Amino acid sequence: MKEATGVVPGLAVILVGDRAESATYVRNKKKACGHVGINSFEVHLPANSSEEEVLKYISEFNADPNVHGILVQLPLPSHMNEQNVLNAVSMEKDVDGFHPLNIGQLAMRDREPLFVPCTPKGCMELLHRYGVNIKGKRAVVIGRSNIVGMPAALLLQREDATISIVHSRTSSPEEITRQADIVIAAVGQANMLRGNWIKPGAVVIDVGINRVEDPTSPRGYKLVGDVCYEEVCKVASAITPVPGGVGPMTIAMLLSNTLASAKRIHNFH
Ligand SMILES: NC(=O)C1=CN([C@@H]2O[C@H](COP(=O)(O)OP(=O)(O)OC[C@H]3O[C@@H](n4cnc5c(N)ncnc54)[C@H](OP(=O)(O)O)[C@@H]3O)[C@@H](O)[C@H]2O)C=CC1
Ligand SMILES: Nc1nc(=O)c2c([nH]1)NC[C@@H]1CN(c3ccc(C(=O)N[C@@H](CCC(=O)O)C(=O)O)cc3)C=[N+]21
Repeated sequence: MKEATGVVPGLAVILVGDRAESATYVRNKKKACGHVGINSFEVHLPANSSEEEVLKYISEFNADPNVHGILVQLPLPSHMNEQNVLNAVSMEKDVDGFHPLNIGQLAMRDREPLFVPCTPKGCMELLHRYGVNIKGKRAVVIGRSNIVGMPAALLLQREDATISIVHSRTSSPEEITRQADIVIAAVGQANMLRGNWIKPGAVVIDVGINRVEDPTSPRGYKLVGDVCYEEVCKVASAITPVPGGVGPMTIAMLLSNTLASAKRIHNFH
């Protein structure tokens, strides 16, 4: 983009606290920006910072013409009000798609949000790229969080799937899941979906990232999904691995949203 227009897209990431996973994700995002020529701006605040401090950085980035995307890494420390913080990000720079106005547009018919949340968008991109039919199919999303499950279900519905959402209070989750042509698992429970939860030939997207002990690994743990890969790969027609599946797609969608934002702000098409 720079060669053609002189504009370099910019992504600002705000990280509060020292959660090891969050630091890894932020590092990966920064590295990916470097690969594709997106400027990254990072603010790392201590866990005991005040909400006002976070809001101050957000308003600086909202006003900064070199910044086209703002991401506040979640979860925030418990003394902060996540809703206040996410509301403060300008919806024009909300590359995470977490602003209530963007989510609201996603839920409404015949409306287009400026940004779609990266992880669910990455799941849809995988379905599209692998030629999976969505229209008229039964899709089950397991998990209903604001950042993954709920927007994933909305996206599937926008593409004419018939959706069911399974959550922690659902009775007979395996029976409901077995009816699905497309399954998106975003729960946070290692290996929860067993082979007998899946209809033969179904397409399975595993969003979960769970650490389980692994004495053979130098780190002492390994990453596994919410889906028992060994069992389900024998039943499903397609399945995403963990790691190396939805995670890298999330980062790719973040870069794509940031580029789209820079183009929109500068009126390039
Ligand atoms: N690959 C990627 O890019 C990303 C991966 N993740 C991973 O995805 C997973 C989910 O993340 P996130 O959505 O943020 O998690 P949350 O903890 O916010 O949400 C989990 C959801 O799963 C539901 N749930 C929990 N236990 C069960 C159960 N036993 N049966 C059925 N439903 C259950 C909860 O139900 P209820 O609403 O009733 O509490 C909730 O809706 C995690 O492993 C996370 O690390 C997350 C973001 C990005
Ligand atoms: N504001 C905000 N936006 C997010 O998008 C957001 C967030 N907060 N908080 C946490 C979750 C989680 N998330 C991941 C991104 C990449 C990988 C990823 O690259 N995973 C690699 C493995 C990385 C590793 O080794 O740990 C893989 O699956 O192959 C994982 C998870 C984004 N999230």
